[in-house]
Amino acid sequence: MRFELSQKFFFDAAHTLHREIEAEPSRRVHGHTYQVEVGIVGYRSEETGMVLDLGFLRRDIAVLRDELDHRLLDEVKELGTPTLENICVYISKRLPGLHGAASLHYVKVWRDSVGDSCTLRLG
Ligand SMILES: Nc1nc2c(c(=O)[nH]1)N=C([C@H](O)[C@H](O)COP(=O)(O)OP(=O)(O)OP(=O)(O)O)CN2
Ligand SMILES: [Zn+2]
Repeated sequence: MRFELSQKFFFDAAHTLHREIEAEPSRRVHGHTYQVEVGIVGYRSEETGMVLDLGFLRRDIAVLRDELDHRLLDEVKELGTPTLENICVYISKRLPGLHGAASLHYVKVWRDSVGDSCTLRLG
C-alpha cells in the first residue's frame, strides 16, 4: 500500500515582480502571506506504522521556512525571480533527502488574498 501524507505551513514575505500587465504595483516592494502544502508518498514501515514520522518533515520545513519568512524574496539566494513557480522549485530543492521510504510528491504554494496557486508535481 502506497500512502500520501501532507503538511501545511505559511510564511510572510516581500517581493517585487516585473510584469507586462498590472506592472506598477507589482514593481513596488510589497508583501504577501504565502500558504504552502507539501505532499510525500511512500510505504509504511510495519515496525513504526508510519511512512515517515511527520516530525522529521516539520523539522526540515522549519529550516527552509526561516530562509523565506520575513524576507525580501528578491534577495533569497537560488530562488530567482520570486514567482509562485520558482518558490515551488526552491522548496522542493530544500526538501531533498526525506527519510526512509518517503519521497516528495508535490509542492503547492498559494496566496488567499490574490486567489492564485501553483503546484509542482514530482515523481
Ligand atoms: N505565472 C505567474 N503569474 C503571476 C505570478 C506568479 O507568481 N506566477 N504572480 C503574480 C503576482 O505576484 C500576483 O498576481 C499578485 O499580484 P501583486 O501585484 O503582487 O499583488 P496584488 O496587489 O494583486 O495582491 P494583494 O496581495 O491583494 O496586494 C502575477 N502573475
Ligand atoms: Zn506580489
